[in-house]
Amino acid sequence: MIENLYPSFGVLLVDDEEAWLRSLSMTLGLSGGISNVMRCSDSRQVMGILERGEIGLVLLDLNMPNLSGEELLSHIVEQFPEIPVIIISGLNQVETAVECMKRGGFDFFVKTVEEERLVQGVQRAIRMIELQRENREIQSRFLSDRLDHPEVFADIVTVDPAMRSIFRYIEAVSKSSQPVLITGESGVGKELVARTIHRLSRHREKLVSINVAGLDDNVFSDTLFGHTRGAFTGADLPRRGMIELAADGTLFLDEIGDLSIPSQVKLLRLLQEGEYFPLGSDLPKRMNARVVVATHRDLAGKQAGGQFRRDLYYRLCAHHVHIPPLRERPADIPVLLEHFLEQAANELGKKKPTVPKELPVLLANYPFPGNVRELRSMVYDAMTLHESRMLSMDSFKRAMDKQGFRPPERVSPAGAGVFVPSEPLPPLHEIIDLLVLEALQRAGGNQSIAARLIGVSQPALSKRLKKLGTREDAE
Ligand SMILES: Nc1ncnc2c1ncn2[C@@H]1O[C@H](COP(=O)(O)OP(=O)(O)OP(=O)(O)O)[C@@H](O)[C@H]1O
Repeated sequence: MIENLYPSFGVLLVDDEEAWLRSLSMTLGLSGGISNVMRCSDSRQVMGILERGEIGLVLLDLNMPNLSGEELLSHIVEQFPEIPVIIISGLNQVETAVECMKRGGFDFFVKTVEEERLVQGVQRAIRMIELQRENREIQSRFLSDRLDHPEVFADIVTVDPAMRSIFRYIEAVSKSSQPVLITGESGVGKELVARTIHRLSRHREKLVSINVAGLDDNVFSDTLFGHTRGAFTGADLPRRGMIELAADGTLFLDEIGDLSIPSQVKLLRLLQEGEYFPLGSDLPKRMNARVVVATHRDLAGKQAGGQFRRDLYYRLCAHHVHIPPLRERPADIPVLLEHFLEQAANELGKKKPTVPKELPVLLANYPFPGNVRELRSMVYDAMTLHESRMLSMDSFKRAMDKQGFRPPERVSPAGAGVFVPSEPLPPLHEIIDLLVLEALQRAGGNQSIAARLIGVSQPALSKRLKKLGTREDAE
């Protein structure tokens, strides 16, 4: 197994005392989970190491022969301003350390200080660097509109530009070790997105999902942290918690908006310290998994109302993916309809039916309170009952009826209000061209769906498009 190094960039420790370097790198690994550490005992070699581009953070002792820490700091600040430097000084050098801070040092610690504070300082610096790097990555992706791994998103069927932006954001934050919060109404595809984040991350080993809604605090702790034998009455055997089972993978906590306040406190501590205690144990264990959480609740509102801890909310939303409801991405409806029809036909061993041209229009008018899950189950219900060549709209109408939805009397793509009475009517060919282009846009460029939306055959639509192209060329 290849070791999953944390963080993704190197942390360089510089000191002439080999023994101290060894002890510090062990402490960073054991208490801070920081494993991507390099050591250098000759200050003259540091600039050469930084040239190689693997280092993101430097811990620098002030007191060294040859090139002193102070001199080295000036070189690093000048040539590698993006690399923060944490100064480690002796008790008698505090004034020099303060001077170093003025010259661009990121933080400073006295060498004899308790190790815990030093480890926390390094963790803080790592978190800041990660967020800065991710912000840069997000900016560059938004400008370029490119996906490095389009294949990972294949399960998420969409033609919506907002969803494409979400994909780019997901790619940008996928390598981070910070938590990701996924929000959106029920059935929009939050779990699907969580799986995608997992596949893209460097925590690829395992995805462990837990629905935390309705878990009381004891069950939550036992599920996540596990217990030792005899931890409580009935604990006859030790149990490994889900954090341990997730190992280097992803821990997905669904319905996080329904977590009890005492469990929220425990989750916050886990995220802050990266450590937890199995019930009945005094020995802390380290969490190596990446945490992804999801909810259909309005967490900001819950936080304002005091039902969700503010500190946990801010900790969780460092990376926030919000998936819009299906009614806000209408172009996805016909594409998803096609996708689920194909899927259902394959699973049920039936031929894919012909879709009545009114169906996409009926669906486009429906608000889909249950989002994609609702559309999927409508299609599967219809396909289960389906027998003839043409798909019946009855089961769709029944499902909408159950939700209290009344379709408009006349379902027509060209509704009232298209023409302004005071203005002359446009020529027929212009109306047809506009209709064809609108359908094509709503179908995300898919000609067969566009043809169905306006009730013509695909060859007829394609002929029209060719004509349109020739006319535009001639103009
Ligand atoms: N864009 C999509 N493409 C294909 N299938 C989708 C898409 N979005 C959602 N689905 C499907 O819809 C169903 C519901 O998705 P999912 O369980 O991810 O929703 P959710 O937001 O997690 O719901 P809940 O809040 O109720 O847990 C699943 O069968 C999923 O595969």
